[in-house]
Amino acid sequence: MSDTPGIVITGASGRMGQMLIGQVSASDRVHLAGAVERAGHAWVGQDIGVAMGGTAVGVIVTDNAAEAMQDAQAVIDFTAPEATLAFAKIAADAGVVHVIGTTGMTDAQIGALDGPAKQTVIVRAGNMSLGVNLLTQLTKRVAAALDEDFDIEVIEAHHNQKVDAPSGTALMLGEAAAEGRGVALADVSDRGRDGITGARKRGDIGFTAIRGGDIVGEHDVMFAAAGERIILRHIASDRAVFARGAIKAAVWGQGKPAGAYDMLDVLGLND
Ligand SMILES: NC(=O)C1=CN([C@@H]2O[C@H](COP(=O)(O)OP(=O)(O)OC[C@H]3O[C@@H](n4cnc5c(N)ncnc54)[C@H](O)[C@@H]3O)[C@@H](O)[C@H]2O)C=CC1
Ligand SMILES: O=C(O)C1=N[C@H](C(=O)O)C[C@H](O)C1
Repeated sequence: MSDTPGIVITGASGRMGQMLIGQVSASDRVHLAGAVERAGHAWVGQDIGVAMGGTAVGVIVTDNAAEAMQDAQAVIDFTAPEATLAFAKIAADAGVVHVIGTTGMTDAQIGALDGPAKQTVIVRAGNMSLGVNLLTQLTKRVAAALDEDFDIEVIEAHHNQKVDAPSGTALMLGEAAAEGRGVALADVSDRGRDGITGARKRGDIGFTAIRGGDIVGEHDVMFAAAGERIILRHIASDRAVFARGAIKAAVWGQGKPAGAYDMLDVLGLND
């Protein structure tokens, strides 16, 4: 058995699940220790390599997450909010690092991770790419440098199967902009304009979500004033950027004290 950290992938058949299986299997820093899908899924009981259309790799897809995590060092979880909460308890009991990419969690659901984070390392981020995490820091700086003459708008675009809006990344960027301005995002957030909305409120941070085709993930932060605009942009054209970040987080978390971390901690970008 390899002496690199063993990684369990939840939501193994999903867009990110399959990308992660491929990236973990190809990595020399980690090895694939398990693959989890929801009960009743057609892949449960099959070798993950075969289920993905290739050759057997010796890892059978299971719906028993506790069993899968028993001999692993980390679980990488890009699934859905309720599933992620359940996996957090299981990962905490097993003492494995829990890397959470799942978005669309409510504040209450995020708060419910506090308990598991007392027992194990949780790294959670709405976007695991280096580029977006750097962009959050740039957004904070630009927002701090400009006053409310500049209207801040966050515009995101994703594929037509995405179920949550605004995206987790858009919310990270909105939080960064609000932090730069020294305000709470909850007090200035303007989401879902429709109908006679009235003029834009000074100081608001607006969000717009585009859904279409196979767009992987695109985010603009616009600072618009009379006579000029600044636009900070990130385009993800390959889900591998998210998978690479998640694997980095799983390795980084080994031996760290229990607690809640994000990708800025992993990438050393916290200021
Ligand atoms: N933080 C980041 O960098 C990124 C986050 N995401 C987020 O990751 C999540 C998943 O995205 P996709 O892969 O595109 O979705 P998807 O719908 O393709 O995959 C989700 C998978 O989770 C599985 N699942 C759901 N409940 C489960 C349970 N109880 N047990 C085991 N498996 C379960 C589903 O069967 C499915 O295979 C979304 O919340 C998305 O926004 C996606 C890309 C990057
Ligand atoms: O659902 C996706 O696909 C993505 N989700 C994340 C988000 O909500 O920001 C990250 C990335 O943009 C892709």
